[in-house]
Amino acid sequence: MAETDPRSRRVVVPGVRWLRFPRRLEAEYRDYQCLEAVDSFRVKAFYILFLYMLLVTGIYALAPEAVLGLWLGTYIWVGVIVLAAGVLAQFRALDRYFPLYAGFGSFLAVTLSMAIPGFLDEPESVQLANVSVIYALVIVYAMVGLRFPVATLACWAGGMVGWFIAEHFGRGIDWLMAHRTYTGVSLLGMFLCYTEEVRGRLLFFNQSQLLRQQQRTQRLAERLHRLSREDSLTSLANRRYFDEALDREWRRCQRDKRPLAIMLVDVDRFKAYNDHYGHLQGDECLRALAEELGRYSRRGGDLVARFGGEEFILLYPGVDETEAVRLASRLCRSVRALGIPHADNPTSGEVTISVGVAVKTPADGGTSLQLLDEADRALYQAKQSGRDNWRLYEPPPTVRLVSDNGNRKED
Ligand SMILES: Nc1nc2c(ncn2[C@@H]2O[C@H](COP(=O)(O)OP(=O)(O)OP(=O)(O)O)[C@@H](O)[C@H]2O)c(=O)[nH]1
Repeated sequence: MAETDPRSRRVVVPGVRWLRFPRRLEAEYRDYQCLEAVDSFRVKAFYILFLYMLLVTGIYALAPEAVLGLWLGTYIWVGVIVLAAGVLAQFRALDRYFPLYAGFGSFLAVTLSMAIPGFLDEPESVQLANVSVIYALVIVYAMVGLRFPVATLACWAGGMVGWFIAEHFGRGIDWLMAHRTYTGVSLLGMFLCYTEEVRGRLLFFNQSQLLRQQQRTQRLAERLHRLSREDSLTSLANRRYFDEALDREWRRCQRDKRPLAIMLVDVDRFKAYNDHYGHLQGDECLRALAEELGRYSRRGGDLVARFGGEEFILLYPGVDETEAVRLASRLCRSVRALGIPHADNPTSGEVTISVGVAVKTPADGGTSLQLLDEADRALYQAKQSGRDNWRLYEPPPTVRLVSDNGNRKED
């Protein structure tokens, strides 16, 4: 509703009528406007030059021969100014100086156009020269792309200096004619330039609001996405993210014919820890362990996640059994080295972990669920054999059975 109600613009878009946004937005607008203007001037400069060529051709056809030299000699300079501005506009490094050189060029062009009539005698020539003033003003206000204050300053200052030159070095200025052309077209040009800038500012404001809204939405979406993958207590990846990663890495290792290792980590006697120190301290302990385990993600593809409760899981694509048991052993030692007191852990008096390790090469068959199951069995064995250690899952040995009729079967 607010956007469609024109009365609300005054509130929603502060400073548009006065051509001045609040400070930060104003700075952004000026940069944006400058780049837009110079971008379009890169092409327009040559179009303006073309228009000037038309004017010069007209002058050549109509001007009395006696003053032809003065005419062409002067207008060549206007052409040179436009050409110079067009060439400068091709250099991107000079983009931010566009208002400066285009404004100064406009000032010079208006000065020259305004001064010429003061050096001519014939009424026809004077009229023709005043037409060129109109040309210059229309181009500066409507085509160069200067902001309203810059265009206004360039045109009025150029007019004043041109008038000064004509008065002091030429025959003076026909004021009636000057008002009909210079003053009238200046006021019209200012009006057009002002309304164009208001329109441009509204457009810019709406675009920047839209962009800010988009950025906010994007940030929110990224945050939600991160939260949906993160465990809130430990900030490690959560179970859902782990399941996706396991599936992805399983298929990747299958394609690359590489092994995939996982380690299931369980905190020893954590119920007793909670009972003794309280649940909040238990949370603290899980956070400390998570931080330590997090250091064991070394390469892209490695993942450390909270599997649930006091269980963590580590995923290592491309890691074989030798490397996996080496990592598991280091993991147990690192947790022990943390030295978190656990009064009800009879073996060490400190928090320890048990680790179940399983390694499979997906290209040899099986599923990722089997891999998980094997890690779980290995963890069970680690617990059974006294905790604070690791076990690698070993498939049960193949037993050869011989049936009554003498055929061999494999189990
Ligand atoms: N503080 C805290 N405790 C948790 C959290 N999640 C699970 N637990 C506790 O972890 C304990 C796990 O206990 P059990 O599964 O019996 O195992 P355990 O006592 O560690 O014994 P073993 O695994 O056999 O060494 C339970 O008491 C849970 O309440 C949690 O987020 N914070």
